[in-house]
Amino acid sequence: MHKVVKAPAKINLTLDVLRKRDDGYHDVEMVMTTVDLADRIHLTLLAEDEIRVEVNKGHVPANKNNLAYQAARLLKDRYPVKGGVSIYIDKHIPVSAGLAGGSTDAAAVLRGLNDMWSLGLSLEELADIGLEIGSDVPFCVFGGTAVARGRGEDLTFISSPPPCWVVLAKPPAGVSTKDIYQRLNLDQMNHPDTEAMIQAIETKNFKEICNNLENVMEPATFELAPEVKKIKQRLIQFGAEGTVMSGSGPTVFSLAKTESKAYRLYNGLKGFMDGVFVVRLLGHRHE
Ligand SMILES: C[C@](O)(CO)[C@H](O)COP(=O)(O)OP(=O)(O)OC[C@H]1O[C@@H](n2ccc(N)nc2=O)[C@H](O)[C@@H]1O
Ligand SMILES: Nc1ncnc2c1ncn2[C@@H]1O[C@H](COP(=O)(O)OP(=O)(O)OP(=O)(O)O)[C@@H](O)[C@H]1O
Repeated sequence: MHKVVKAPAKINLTLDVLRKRDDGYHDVEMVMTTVDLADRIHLTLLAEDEIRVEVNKGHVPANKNNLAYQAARLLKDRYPVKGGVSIYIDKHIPVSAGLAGGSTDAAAVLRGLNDMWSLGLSLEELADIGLEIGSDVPFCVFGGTAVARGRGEDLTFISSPPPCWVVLAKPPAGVSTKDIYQRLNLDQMNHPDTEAMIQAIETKNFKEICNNLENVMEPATFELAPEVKKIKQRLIQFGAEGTVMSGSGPTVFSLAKTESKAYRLYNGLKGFMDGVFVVRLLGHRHE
C-alpha cells in the first residue's frame, strides 16, 4: 500500500514567551497558522519489520534522528503493527527555518500511518504522541489556525485569517531554537497583544492582523544573526503591510493582500538573497 501525505509549514503570527518552567521548557502563547509551502511524504508499507527513511535533500538526516522516523517508531512500538514502512520525504520547506519542517513531517507520518495501519486513533491522541517528538508537532497534526499555549500543545482553534499571500524570506543563518529560548530576556520584552490578534483574525481585519504581528524572539535572533534584522527592514522599506520573524527564525515573512503586492516584495528581495518564496496562507485544518 502506498500513500502521499501533504505536510505544510507553519508560521507564527504572534509568539509570546510567558515563563520558564521547572522542566526546562517555557510556557508560550502564540497564534499559529499554516501556509501552502509543503513537504510531500510518500509512505509505502513493507512486509518486513523495518522503518526506512529517504530524503531528497542531503543535509536532512535519513536515520533515527529524522522526526518522521521517530513518529513511525513511536506508533510501531506502541501498537500491534505488522510489518514496517518506507518513508520518502520530498522536501520543499527550508530546513532549520522556524517553519516547523521536521515537526510537520512527523505529524504527516502520524496521520498517514494511523490510516494505513488502521490504528483508529483520534487526532487528539496523535497530537499527544506528537508532543513526545517536539512542541510544534501537536499543532502540525491538526493544521489550521490556533492559539497554542503551554509548551505549544494546548490548542484553541480559531477561524482562519482572510485569504492573503505570504512572502517568506529564509536567510542562510543557522540558529538553534534551544539557544534562542535560553537567550531570551524574560523581564524585558515587547509582548504581543495576543487578544488583539485573535480579534483581528475573527473579524477578518487584514490591516489589524498586520499591525499585531509580533515575536518576542526577534531581539535574540537579530543579535546572533544581524542579517535577519536587515531582511525585515528591507521588507518594510519595500512597503510590506506587515512583517515579522517566524518561530526562532531565521525566516522572516510579510503578509500581502494581493498577489501583485507579494511579487513586488519578492522581486525586491530576490536581488539580495536566495530562499524567497511566495505562497498562500492556508489557515484551515487538514481534511
Ligand atoms: C519556537 C517554536 O517553533 C514556536 O512555534 C517552538 O516553540 C519550538 O518548537 P520545537 O522546535 O518543536 O521545539 P522542541 O523540539 O520541543 O524543543 C527544542 C528546545 O526548545 C526549547 N523549548 C521549546 C518549546 C518550549 N515551549 N519551550 C522551550 O524552552 C527547549 O530548550 C527545547 O529543548
Ligand atoms: N523531517 C525532517 N525535516 C527537516 N529537518 C529534520 C527532519 N527530521 C529531523 N530534522 C533535523 O531537525 C533540525 C531542525 O529542522 P526543522 O526544519 O524542523 O527546523 P525548524 O523549522 O526551525 O523547526 P521549528 O520551527 O519547529 O523550531 C534540522 O537540523 C534537521 O537536522
